[in-house]
Amino acid sequence: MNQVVWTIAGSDSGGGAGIQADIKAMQSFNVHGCTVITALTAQNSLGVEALNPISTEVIESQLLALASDMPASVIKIGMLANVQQIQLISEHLKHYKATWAEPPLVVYDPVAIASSGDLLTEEDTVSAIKECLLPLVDVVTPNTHETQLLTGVYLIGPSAVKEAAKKLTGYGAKAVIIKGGHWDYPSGYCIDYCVQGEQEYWLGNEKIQTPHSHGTGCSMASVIAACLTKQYPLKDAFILAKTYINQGLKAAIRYGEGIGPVAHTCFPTNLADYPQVIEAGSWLGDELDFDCPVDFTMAAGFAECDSKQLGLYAVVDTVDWLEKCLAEGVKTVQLRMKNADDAALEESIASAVLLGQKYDAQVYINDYWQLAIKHGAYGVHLGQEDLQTANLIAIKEAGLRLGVSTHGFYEMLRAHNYRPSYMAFGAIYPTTTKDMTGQIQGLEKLEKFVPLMADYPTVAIGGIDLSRAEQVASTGVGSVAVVRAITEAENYQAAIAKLKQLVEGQS
Ligand SMILES: Cc1ncc(COP(=O)(O)OP(=O)(O)O)c(N)n1
Ligand SMILES: Cc1nc(C(=O)O)sc1CCOP(=O)(O)O
Ligand SMILES: [Mg+2]
Repeated sequence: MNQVVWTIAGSDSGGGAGIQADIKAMQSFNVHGCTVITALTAQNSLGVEALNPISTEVIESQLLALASDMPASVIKIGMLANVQQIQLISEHLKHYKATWAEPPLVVYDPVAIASSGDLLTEEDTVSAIKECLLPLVDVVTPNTHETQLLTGVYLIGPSAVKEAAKKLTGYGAKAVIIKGGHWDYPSGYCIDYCVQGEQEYWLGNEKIQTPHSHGTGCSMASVIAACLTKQYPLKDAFILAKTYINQGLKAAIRYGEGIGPVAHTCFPTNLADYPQVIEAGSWLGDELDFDCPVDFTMAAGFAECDSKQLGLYAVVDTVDWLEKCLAEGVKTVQLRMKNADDAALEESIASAVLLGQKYDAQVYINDYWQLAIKHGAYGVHLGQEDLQTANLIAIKEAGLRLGVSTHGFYEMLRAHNYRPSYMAFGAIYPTTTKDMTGQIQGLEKLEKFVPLMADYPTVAIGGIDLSRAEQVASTGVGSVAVVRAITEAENYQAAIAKLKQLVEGQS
């Protein structure tokens, strides 16, 4: 995908919002921002003094110039000043989506405020947005005020937020992010909501106390657009955009006499700026009345691994392979058996635990946490889907280590809620061992994950072989987990020796 993003929005002469904010936010994420200006506002930190809509002819000439030479992978839309603009832009979007070889994604951040009052209070504007624009929008990002104007739903609590989002998807938007910056529920917190198909995500953090928040809406939508351009899934774009805003609010300063702009900084690298993924069973989840699955047992803070550097980590599906790896000196191993019958499974897990003791190594059991507890394994490895169903309290009380799989920023922060014993990042490269479609992270993201989770032992997995192990290890990740690089090697002993050398620095 190309790295060009367009912003179709109004100019803010004060430099804090609109086109000016969009370009700065896009630049922070290293994508190229192009502009189509819809209105020239005369504004400063004290307010909007004038709004001068650009004619549809001039808007169209900007669109044509860009479309003929610099098509966008994502188009971000902000202030649209009248019905004619909404209609024109919708026509062009429809054409791009129907004819471009790579149809663009559309992120729409509705802008309500104008000098004369409210752009979204005029009946015909709202109707045009609903009828022409929203059916073409992939992600719409209203704040609470804009949500209320577009849907008529007054956001008195989490169920009203969901109801409003449902209305917006009913108008045709594929995904909705409702920003809770103006919403004080629970008191002192800023909660945002995202729904995409069947999936929904809530993020929250304590409100950052600053008056200087001008341009947060435009900037957040622009970061979402930039991250989508870089192929982040929406849930990760949502996390990064909220974090970027938190970071910018903390660094914001005043330039005029009134409200200063949110600061534009860089890709967020400080864990303290990241929001919490809100889940059933957490304090914020209870405040928001989340339904807890039956039998859900929240637990956090699992036994520590003996070392922060887990080194070469062999993931294998038989006891035979487990012993071969242990005999070659691999100290971290996982028994990952799929489709075994009950008797074979229990016998294998019991044998694996004994082998771990014999070779003084750390044996993790994948999925089967009850048998892992029963036979006294060193630890268990669970996936994201297991976190709501496994008895985490039992695992913790039995003193087993807990390793958790993560695929991207959202899952990483979700896993962080449980304070596991180690954090696994995957799939770094494509793999044939398991279907990881849409979840390939690459080295660039791994380089971001590792320092953020520096308090944990970290593991990289997925498609890692002899030719890639060194560059993976150079990210600072403490362990490299492999399946085929060992089990499909021509000479597995030589492969283990070489992998150990690359990952653990031994000769
Ligand atoms: C070290 C390590 N990382 C990730 C995984 C994947 O675990 P999970 O998400 O539970 O998927 P399955 O392995 O059960 O298919 C792992 N096993 N080990
Ligand atoms: C089991 C597994 N889990 C992954 C994840 O990303 O969670 S990738 C993966 C397969 C790793 O196998 P190989 O080393 O043969 O590519
Ligand atoms: Mg599993």
